Amino acid sequence: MATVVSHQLIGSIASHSPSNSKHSLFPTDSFNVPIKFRQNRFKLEATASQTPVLDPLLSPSKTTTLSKKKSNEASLILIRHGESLWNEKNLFTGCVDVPLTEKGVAEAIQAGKRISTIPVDLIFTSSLIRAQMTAMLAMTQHRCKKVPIILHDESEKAQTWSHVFSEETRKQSIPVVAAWQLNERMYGELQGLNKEETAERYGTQQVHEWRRSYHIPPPKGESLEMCAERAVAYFEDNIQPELALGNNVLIAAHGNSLRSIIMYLDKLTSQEVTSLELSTGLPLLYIFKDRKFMRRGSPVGPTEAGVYAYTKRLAQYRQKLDETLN
Ligand SMILES: O=C(O)[C@H](O)COP(=O)(O)O
Repeated sequence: MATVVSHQLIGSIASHSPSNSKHSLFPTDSFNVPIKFRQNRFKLEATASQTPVLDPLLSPSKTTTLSKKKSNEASLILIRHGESLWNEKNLFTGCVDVPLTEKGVAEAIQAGKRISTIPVDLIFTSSLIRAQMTAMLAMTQHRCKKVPIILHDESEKAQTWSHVFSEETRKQSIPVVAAWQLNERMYGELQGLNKEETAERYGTQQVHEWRRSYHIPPPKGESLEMCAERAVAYFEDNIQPELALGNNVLIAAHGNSLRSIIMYLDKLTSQEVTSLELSTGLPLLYIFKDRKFMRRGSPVGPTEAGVYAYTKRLAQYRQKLDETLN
C-alpha cells in the first residue's frame, strides 16, 4: 500500500482553526487523566486553573507542579495500527477484532522508536485489539519509560478494582482511553471477504468507491462520512480539549477512522480525501498551537531532528530526556 498521503498534502503544512467548540474543556487530575473519563474513580475536585501539571521528566521525588502556566502548544501523534492478520490475508476487516501479525508487531515497535522523544501524556485507542497492541508496543520504546495503563470504565467495579493507590506510581503512568468511536469503519457485508476477489466480482471501480469515496457506503456498512460522524465528533469532544490544555496525545486507530480525522485536521475536501492512503504503523505528527493544527510529517527517529521541524517545546523535551537518561 502506498505511503501516507496524497499529492495535495505532500510538503504542505495545512492548518485551520477549529470551529468554536460547544464543549467546555474538562480538567485533568495529577494522573493527567481527563476527569470526564474517571470522575467516579477519583472524586476529583480540581478545576482547570488549579490542575497540577506534572513535569514528565522529573523523577517522582523531584516532581513539581507547573499549574499556573499552561502551554498553548501540544503534540498530536496519529498511528494507524501495524499489519493485522487480515491485512496480511487481504481481507476486509472493518470492526472485526483481529490481532497484529509478527510484521505488525515489528511495525508498532518501529513506530515507537520514531516517536520515542515526542512527549505523550495521554493515549487514545480504538476498542479493537490491533490498535491497542500498536499503542502498547510503541510505548515500550518511549524514552520517558512511563507505563501505559488502560482505563476501564465499563462498570463501577471495573473502575474501583483497577484503582492505583500510589501517587508516585500514577505519576509514572500514562492513561490509555479506549473508545469504540475510533474503531475502523464498519465494512458491512464486505467484512471477511478477500479484497481482490471482491474487485473481480463487483468491478474495480465499484470496490474503489466503497473503499475510498467519502459518501458511498459499502453494502450495509459505513461510508467514510458516517465513520467521520462518530470519529471526528469524538475527537472534537474528547481529544481536542486535552490538546487545548497542553496535554500531548497519541492516537492509535485505523486507516479510515484516521483518514476522517486527518480530513478534519487538514481541512481536506471530500474529493481530496479519496486519495489519502495511510500505511500501517506509520506515525504522523501534528502540533496544536494557537487553536490550529500544523502537520509536521512523520518523525523518522530520535536523532533526525532535521527531518521535521521540532518546535522549541519539543526540542526542550528531547534535550531533557537526553540529560535525564544519558
Ligand atoms: O478494514 C480494513 O479492511 C482495513 O483496515 C482498511 O481497509 P481499506 O484500505 O479497504 O479501507
